[in-house]
Amino acid sequence: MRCDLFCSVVDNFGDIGICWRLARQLQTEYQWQVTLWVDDLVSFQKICHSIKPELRLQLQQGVLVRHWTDVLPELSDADKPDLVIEALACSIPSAYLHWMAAFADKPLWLNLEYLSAEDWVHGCHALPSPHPQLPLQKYFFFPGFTAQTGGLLRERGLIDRLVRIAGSTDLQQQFWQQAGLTDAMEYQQKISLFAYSQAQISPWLEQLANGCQTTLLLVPKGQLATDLTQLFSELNTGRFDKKSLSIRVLDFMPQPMYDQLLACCDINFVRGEDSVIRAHWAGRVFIWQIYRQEEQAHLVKLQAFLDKYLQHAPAEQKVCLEKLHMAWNLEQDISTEFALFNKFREEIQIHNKKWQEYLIQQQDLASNLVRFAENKLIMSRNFS
Ligand SMILES: Cc1cn([C@H]2C[C@H](O)[C@@H](COP(=O)(O)OP(=O)(O)O[C@H]3O[C@@H](C)[C@H](O)[C@@H](O)[C@H]3O)O2)c(=O)[nH]c1=O
Repeated sequence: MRCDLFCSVVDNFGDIGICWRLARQLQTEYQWQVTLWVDDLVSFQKICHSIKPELRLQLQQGVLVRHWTDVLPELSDADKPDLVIEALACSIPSAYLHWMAAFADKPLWLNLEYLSAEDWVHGCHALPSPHPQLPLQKYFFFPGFTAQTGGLLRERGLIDRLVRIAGSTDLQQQFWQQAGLTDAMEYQQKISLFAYSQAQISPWLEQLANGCQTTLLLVPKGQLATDLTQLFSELNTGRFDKKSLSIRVLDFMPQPMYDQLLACCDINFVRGEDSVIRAHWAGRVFIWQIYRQEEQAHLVKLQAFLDKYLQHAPAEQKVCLEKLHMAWNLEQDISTEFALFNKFREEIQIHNKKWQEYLIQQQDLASNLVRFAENKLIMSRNFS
């Protein structure tokens, strides 16, 4: 199978994060030949350090990466893929669509949508949509948390690898060494903090500084790290210490290493669409800041997620997690909610394990996508 996967980096790292993960999985687990078209190689390089932004074409971990610019390369019949994936609301160039439409045996065209826990997704997943002018039709493919959706990205063997790390001090020590955080094991709790801006973060940091446990707080470079540097100028050096709290600013890690970080931390603050799912697989407790949308549409999506995630959680934990998530997403002070969350941490961890077990009973996104594509292609070839 040959697949062209189109990715436009709108902002942040979710678009490329998801596409890169999917591309590698299709290649390594299904031996598909994947060409990943990406319009921003500089962002890509942050999560895959070997990317060379100046190259038009490069092979990375078995995936052909093509810099997607306004000028389309010459395409011949030999370049025809079996499947074209238009990821996360990007638009395939019209010249490319005309090229696809000219084949008698047309490639299958999928629109990989954004993640949502809302129930309307069930009715839209896998629906066809004819192109208004060209003899082409695309299918909507929705990721999601239920068996009526396309599922979630989850590589083969991932959970076992993460469970091994989470259960082994030796592996954790190795990870911290590799990450250049040689003193990490000395801290009683480690928190990864990947979030958008947080206007009222100071009281919570103060709470951690005055806590009876020592805390290592790890913040990747970006807006939040810049905001924290405004609060604590010492962070310019990459480190700020106050009583029980030590804050470190980290360079972005390659994706597999970020997975390990999540498995080695006690609490993970995650954001957007991809890191939140990685936090699920890492099995530690997490707090999610959803990507903001106009007219607060994201809060509806957040509530839909919380409803599913907490459906079988004990009432007190449900209230605690809902309040904490709402406060964090509204950029309010979370210190009261966080104190309660810490009190329930073990129980929440147990609940998360059950939620994870429910999710891993379902097929993952790549296998659903492969099955869907193969069935559709077999059907269309039998009929033509
Ligand atoms: C912090 C860190 C992240 N990552 C990866 C994990 C993810 O693949 C990616 C971050 O993506 P997300 O978690 O989705 O958060 P994000 O905020 O960067 O991306 C967002 O982009 C918007 C355009 C989308 O619409 C949002 O839904 C969202 O996906 O970066 C690393 O590989 N190394 C790191 O050190």
